[in-house]
Amino acid sequence: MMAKLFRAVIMGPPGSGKGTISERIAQSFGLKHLSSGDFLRENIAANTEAGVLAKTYIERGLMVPDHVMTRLLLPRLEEMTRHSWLMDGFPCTLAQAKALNSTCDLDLVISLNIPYETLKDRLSDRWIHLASGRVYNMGFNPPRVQGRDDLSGEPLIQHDNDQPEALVSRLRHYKDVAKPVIDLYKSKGILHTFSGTETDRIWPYINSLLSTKIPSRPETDTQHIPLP
Ligand SMILES: Nc1nc2c(ncn2[C@@H]2O[C@H](COP(=O)(O)OP(=O)(O)OP(=O)(O)O)[C@@H](O)[C@H]2O)c(=O)[nH]1
Ligand SMILES: Nc1ccn([C@@H]2O[C@H](COP(=O)(O)O)[C@@H](O)[C@H]2O)c(=O)n1
Repeated sequence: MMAKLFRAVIMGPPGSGKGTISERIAQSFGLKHLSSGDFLRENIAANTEAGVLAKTYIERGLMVPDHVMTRLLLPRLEEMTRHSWLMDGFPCTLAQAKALNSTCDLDLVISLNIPYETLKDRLSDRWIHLASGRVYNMGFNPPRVQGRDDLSGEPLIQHDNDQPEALVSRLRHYKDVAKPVIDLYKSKGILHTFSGTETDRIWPYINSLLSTKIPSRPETDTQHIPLP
């Protein structure tokens, strides 16, 4: 008999550590880490119709409209019939959450609640490898060679909208759009909120929660894969 699939979402403001924690969950529990940001980047790189459209928003530091996100992501999630997954970065609006709801039943939603000052410090120190989406932080997880991606050796960049001037409006926007999504998942009884300033301190709580729901696995290979 096939084991029941586990489907989870991780939410949180920019810089809250969704990507970082998703990688740990993928590694410890074998869930596939599906990143909406990675998927957008792949579509942009492949010059798909949706990718070209999405690029015009991302370049201006704007959110990609709901209808583009749902058209891109839902068919891919529907194809994931054999794997448990953790979605990072989607849904981020109520319209996206309702659309996801009509596609599948989620088992769990993790919401990260991180103070503004912490987000500001982390993001102003975040360096990104644009092609892969791999992230570094000069204090927390620095690259092996300064300014270079560990795997490709290519240069790392910083986003203008990670700087404090842009962060205030991004966070305000996140709070506005995320509140009804959080309320929806709370009302379904699947929301688990974790607060703190350090990923390493939050992680044991997330690990314990997931251990009660999914068997952990000893392998060390990461399951961060692009959507099919
Ligand atoms: N100093 C410090 N940096 C951290 C910690 N956890 C994550 N980071 C860094 O903070 C930055 C943001 O983490 P991400 O995992 O990219 O956060 P995210 O929520 O996926 O961010 P978005 O993709 O913007 O939504 C990265 O540079 C991480 O390396 C931590 O506990 N301490
Ligand atoms: N639901 C979403 C998710 C992401 N975006 C856009 O993609 C950019 C990169 O996402 P990361 O998760 O890798 O930071 C993000 O800045 C948004 O512009 C989106 O619009 N909607």
